[in-house]
Amino acid sequence: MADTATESTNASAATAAAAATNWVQKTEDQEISNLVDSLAIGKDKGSGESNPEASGEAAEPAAPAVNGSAGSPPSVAGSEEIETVNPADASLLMKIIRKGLVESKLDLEVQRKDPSSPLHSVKSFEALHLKPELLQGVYAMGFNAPSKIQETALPTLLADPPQNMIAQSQSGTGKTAAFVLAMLSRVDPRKPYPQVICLSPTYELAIQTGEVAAKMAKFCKEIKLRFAVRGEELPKGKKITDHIIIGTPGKLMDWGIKFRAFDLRKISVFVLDEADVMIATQGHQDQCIRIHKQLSSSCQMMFFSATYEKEVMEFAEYIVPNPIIIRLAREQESLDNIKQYYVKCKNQDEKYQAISNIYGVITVGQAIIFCHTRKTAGWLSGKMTQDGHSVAVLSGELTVEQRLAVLDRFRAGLEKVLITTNVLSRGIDVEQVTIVVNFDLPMDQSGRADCETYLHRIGRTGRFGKNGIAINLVDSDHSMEICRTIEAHFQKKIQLLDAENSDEIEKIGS
Ligand SMILES: Nc1ncnc2c1ncn2[C@@H]1O[C@H](COP(=O)(O)OP(=O)(O)OP(=O)(O)O)[C@@H](O)[C@H]1O
Repeated sequence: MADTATESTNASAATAAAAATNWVQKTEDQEISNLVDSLAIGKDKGSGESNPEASGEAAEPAAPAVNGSAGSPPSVAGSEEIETVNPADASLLMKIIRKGLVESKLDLEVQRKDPSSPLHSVKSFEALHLKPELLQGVYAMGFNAPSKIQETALPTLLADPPQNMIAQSQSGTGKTAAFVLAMLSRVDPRKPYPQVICLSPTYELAIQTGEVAAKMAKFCKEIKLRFAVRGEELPKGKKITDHIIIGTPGKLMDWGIKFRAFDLRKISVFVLDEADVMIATQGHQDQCIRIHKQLSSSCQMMFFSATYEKEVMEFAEYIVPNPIIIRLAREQESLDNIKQYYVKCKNQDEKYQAISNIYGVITVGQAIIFCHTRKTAGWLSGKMTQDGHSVAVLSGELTVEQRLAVLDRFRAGLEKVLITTNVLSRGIDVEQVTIVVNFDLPMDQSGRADCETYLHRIGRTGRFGKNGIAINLVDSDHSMEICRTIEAHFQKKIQLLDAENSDEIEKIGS
């Protein structure tokens, strides 16, 4: 009897505890969703993953189809939708295709919330007084001197007492290397538990960061790294003894909060990488906030982003109290060396004819042609191939590996023409591209001119400042209006291209 009574007391205590936990959980959920709402993050990004742990395959919001045409190939699912860039895929692609550090001529901007905190910069890795094995690892990676952002970020990230940091600079400027170095130097390998966690938006991005960490820690054999990503499982009740965990928010939340496989309060460094991609990925910001809530107030927070939009900064300021903020503005593309034209066409077939004519008059190096939809891209590549051109197609249905293969071939000059959708709106710095054709003019989801995308497609930075040609194919009043809006926005003439000025083009193109 007594046993039964105890059991039932235990059972009702357990029910009460469960109810209380549910209640706490509900309140927390509410609190977090209110916070997420008030930060207005993750709204209308059009890039959410349905499964937050998924690899970030392109999620394409429904949009009205454009450019249907007679004689087009049968529609593949999703091929008539305007393709959008998936930030996680774009970021991964950039990381992989980049050959080395992206240098910038612009000045670093530093903002200190606490003016009493020390700030200095270094010109060498020795000046950071790293552990010798770590310094050896840095040199073994071929880094001779800190990059511009590292010069200022590293002394702050390594300072004692630890300083919180928000750092923003474009992809390729050395952010990952900076925080990985800080993570490795903060670990005490004698303590057999996680001390550092690094959150990345996707499986692939986490693996990329882990690879950098493993390379840099090559001579620090006693430091143990672990990935918290899909496919990695923990035996029930297992406690993690590795020092650094790099993973996606969902998995890290499971391990840290649900399974209590490590103690989040013992984390001394919290890194949030690719924050702009993170908040563009549905569900991730709440998970980051949940993890963040469990950390101790002495935990050093490091927050990195390639962009500096309002939502990113609001999220940053929530996650990172009293930060030092460093910013390296992006070198802006310009249209200065670009001759811009438009060609009037009646329909898609005439647009194709225009491209054929352009090929007739220009000695083209390599060309990129932008279309709105996969369907148009597929149709165009079929026609061009039939006419004997060697063309490559890069669109949203390809995996990241396939995209890389296409880009590699194009860079190697194996194909002269790359036909793509918006999956490639920025950042492919192929020096030999002399001509960019907008088969469809860039517009946003509401059909308005998308001037920023136009600039990213056509413009060049100082590094690739050679002459170029942009040709816009205009086949309706609406696309003419977009063309005019773009012209007015940049205050750069977009000339009509017809038989009369084709000679001029020939001169530029050769
Ligand atoms: N100090 C350095 N000297 C030489 N190369 C460096 C240095 N720091 C980083 N690199 C190299 O430059 C490239 C870009 O660095 P890193 O990945 O750290 O930049 P990032 O700003 O984090 O870019 P992303 O946002 O895409 O991750 C990498 O190939 C890296 O190995």
